[in-house]
Amino acid sequence: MTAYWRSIGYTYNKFVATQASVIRKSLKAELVNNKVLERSKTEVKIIKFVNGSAQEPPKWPLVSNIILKGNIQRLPLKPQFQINIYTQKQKFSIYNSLISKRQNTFTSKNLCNKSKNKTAYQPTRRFSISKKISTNNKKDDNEPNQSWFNLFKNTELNGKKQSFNFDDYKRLIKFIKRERKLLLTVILFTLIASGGFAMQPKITGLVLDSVKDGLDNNIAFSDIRVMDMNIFTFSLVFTALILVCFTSYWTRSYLGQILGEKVTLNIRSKLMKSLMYKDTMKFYDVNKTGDLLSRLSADCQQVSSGISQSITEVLRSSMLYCISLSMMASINLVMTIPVLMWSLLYFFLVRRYGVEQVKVSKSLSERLGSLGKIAQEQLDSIKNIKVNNSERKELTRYHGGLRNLFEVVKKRSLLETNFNVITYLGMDTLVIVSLFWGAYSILSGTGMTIGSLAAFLMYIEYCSVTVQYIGSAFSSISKSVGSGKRLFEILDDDVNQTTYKDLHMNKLSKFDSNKMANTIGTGFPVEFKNVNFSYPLRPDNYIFRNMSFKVQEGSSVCIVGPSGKGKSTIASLILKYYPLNEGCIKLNNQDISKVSSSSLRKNIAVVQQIPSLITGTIRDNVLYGLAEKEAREVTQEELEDVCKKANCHTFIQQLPKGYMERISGGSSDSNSLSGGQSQRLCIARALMKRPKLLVLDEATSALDVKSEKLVNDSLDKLVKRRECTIISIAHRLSTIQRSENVIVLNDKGSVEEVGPFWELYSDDYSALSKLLREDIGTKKTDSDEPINKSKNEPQLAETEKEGFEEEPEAPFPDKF
Ligand SMILES: Nc1ncnc2c1ncn2[C@@H]1O[C@H](COP(=O)(O)OP(=O)(O)OP(=O)(O)O)[C@@H](O)[C@H]1O
Repeated sequence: MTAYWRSIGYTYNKFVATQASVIRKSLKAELVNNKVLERSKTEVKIIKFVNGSAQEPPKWPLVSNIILKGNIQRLPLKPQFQINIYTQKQKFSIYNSLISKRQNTFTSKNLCNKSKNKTAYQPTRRFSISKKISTNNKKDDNEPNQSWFNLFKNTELNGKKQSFNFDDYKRLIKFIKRERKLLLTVILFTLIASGGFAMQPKITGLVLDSVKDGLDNNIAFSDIRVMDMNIFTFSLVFTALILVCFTSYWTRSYLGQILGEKVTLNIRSKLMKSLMYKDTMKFYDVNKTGDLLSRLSADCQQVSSGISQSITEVLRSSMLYCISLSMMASINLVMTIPVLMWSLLYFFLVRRYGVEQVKVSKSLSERLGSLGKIAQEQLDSIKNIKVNNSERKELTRYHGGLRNLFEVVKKRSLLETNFNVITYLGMDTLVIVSLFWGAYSILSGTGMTIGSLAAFLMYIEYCSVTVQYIGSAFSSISKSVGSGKRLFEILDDDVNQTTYKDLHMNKLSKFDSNKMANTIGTGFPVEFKNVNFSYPLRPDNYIFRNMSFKVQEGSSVCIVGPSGKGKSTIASLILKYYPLNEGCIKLNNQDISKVSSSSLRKNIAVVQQIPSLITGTIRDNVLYGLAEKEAREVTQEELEDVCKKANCHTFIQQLPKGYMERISGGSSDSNSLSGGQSQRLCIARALMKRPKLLVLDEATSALDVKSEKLVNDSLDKLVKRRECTIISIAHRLSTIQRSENVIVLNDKGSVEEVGPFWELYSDDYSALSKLLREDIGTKKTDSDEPINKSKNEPQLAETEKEGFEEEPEAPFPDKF
């Protein structure tokens, strides 16, 4: 290929798998280096952008999203650009050469000199690639405000290169936008307070000079005049000034804190919205709960204080500093020069310190996040730890995290101590120099008075304090930029937020639950068509290859297969938790990738193997799948009917407050119900939703035989009326045999066999029989229920006749 290097190389390690998947998905089979990409499981990859050559006109589709180290760059590649992903072998040499030439790579001279194909892309100025790309790209509000150059500037090489970026800070400032009025009020009072305080040394100096004058000229105290005012009148004016200052200071401090808290709330709410609306599970696979909690708490707090308190602090201190400096200059210009020089040197130090602070702060947040993740994992599985006597092991692990954290804390303490000591040393030196210089000036009669020297020294103190405040405000800002980067990682991962965003932008249509005109009212037909899928975390590990099957509307089908071969993944894909690599899934004859997730999920109910409940009453839990308005309209009778179907009415009645009994959220470990009870509540919740498709992922695994039979009978009735399609994922023979059809998955990630249960079961050579013998380990003779050919129909009838005392057979509610 005769193409040229056009752009950058950079490393990334965290999101490499995701990126590779996104790129491969976008370029599909047409990517020239697809094989290379398939093979490479590298930690470090180089991406280069080249312009397509005349001999090889590019024919690739646009690459819409490339995730770069947590930042999303929407990069509609122009046709002349192509992505190459280099192999492990090639990458280090390329990488090294890129790093050494990095600065040069971006100069227009370099780019133009290297370009032989003048008709192709012609950069005319520095960083023109980024310009070109951004002008071709309609700017999105959610898009990070980063040019390619900024991105390059901030490239992290194993976390070593990171700098304070004003773009990031500008982005942080946007968080305060909603509180503009409050901010302006705080600024106003800050200015009043600072102005008043700045006048105090000057006034003190004047009073001292007047007193000295009175002493020298033998004037009575009551006759002393300051600023053409009697000393008593002057003291009243001075007191009034101090009162105004303190009132303003109080107002500014109080409102400043309220502002900080409001900003924290706003940020948290924005983050939570972003977390709630993430459309796919990809983000949650990468980012674990403990870490996200740390971002929601510590990082939000840091960002808030960085942007709200620091703004007012910087403003107050800068104003006080400027007034102090000009007052000092008016007293003695020459003596002010060292103060000014020291301040300049100090600001240079602050800047350097800020860069270090960003690094340390981000690393601190990350380590705190990891520690939170470990703690969360450990507390979540406390029973598991105890049963395995692993307390010591887990403590060691936690201590490892603590040690990691301590390393960074030590670094930060050293940095802060050095900085503080340098500050004090510098300012105290200035005070001593000024004191002696001033004393010399007074005695040599150069116009300096005791009062003005006192005022000068007080102003040095002011300068010292304000410069320090500015330093610590800058440090807080730097920390907040570090924490902000972690927040942006959450906000920027919104590429898949189809639920509200794409729907509003009319990119996706609404799922039509009545599409099949002649079979309205039945369950949905489901079709998997040549589905290829690998999880974003493991893009090279294909779970499905050319997986195809159909499920008739209103039928029940059971998916069986060896463990870990993708049965639960089918449920995740139907719910659009992950995008497909290739192929399509049709539900009710609509490609689910083209419809919004929320409208799709409204019609589907899923019962997972591990039940998950919410904090609230039993009633809240059963109605959780309904919209608020629908939930309010459900009568107690309807609620009880559904609970009877799910065989949970009896145990609910036995609870002290029945349906109004409060339970905690989470799994059965934490919600004060048994596993079976929690599972039955989840089944009731699913039935309450009146789904057109019900997915049961080992949904009855925690139930005893009797309860399972009752629940299955209820589900069978649904199928009999064809009002709901049921896809069960099961290992138990009793569940498998109740399904009309069985889909057997094989080891290769596709369908091995499909057919009516009895047909497959009675054939000793069928994959199902083999699986039951070998994998599931259930023999035909030792199943939990005897099986006979006419099982489905007659047995159901028998169960109906039998009835169960505790759960009398109630007529099915109309809605089913
Ligand atoms: N979020 C994920 N990221 C990466 N790989 C995953 C993820 N979830 C599951 N897998 C992998 O996908 C494969 C299929 O998992 P799945 O849970 O669908 O299997 P299964 O057939 O339901 O297993 P079982 O019968 O044991 O419940 C497994 O190899 C698993 O390790």
